[in-house]
Amino acid sequence: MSRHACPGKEGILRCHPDLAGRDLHSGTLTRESREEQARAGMDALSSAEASRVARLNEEYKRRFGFPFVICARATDKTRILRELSERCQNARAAEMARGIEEVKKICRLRLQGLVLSDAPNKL
Ligand SMILES: NC(=O)N[C@H]1NC(=O)NC1=O
Repeated sequence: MSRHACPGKEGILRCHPDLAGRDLHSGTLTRESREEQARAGMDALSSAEASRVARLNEEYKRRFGFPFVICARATDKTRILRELSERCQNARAAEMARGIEEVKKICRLRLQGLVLSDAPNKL
């Protein structure tokens, strides 16, 4: 992923649904995303928190042109809210690189889950 030119990296980041976004509330998230976001408590936000996340997600996308991405399984609601606010202030290049690193963490944990699960037909 790190070798992709910008269009590739932006495309990868744009594949990810917003945190606590409409997909989570409409039930159109993938099982993996739903579980990851729920585990971080993103499905149990107060109305004030939900409004703040929605506003910051839109601000982030408006500023960078791709969504805020974080590996929700590696963190929690409080830290996600803080990082979303803080990372809005970063430079675009820095956020593209950080987003790709977060995607790598998400992929690594998903693959570990597949390999370590006792699913009959793993791959
Ligand atoms: N926007 C975003 O980070 N979404 C992803 N993060 C995660 O851990 N699961 C997702 O759906």
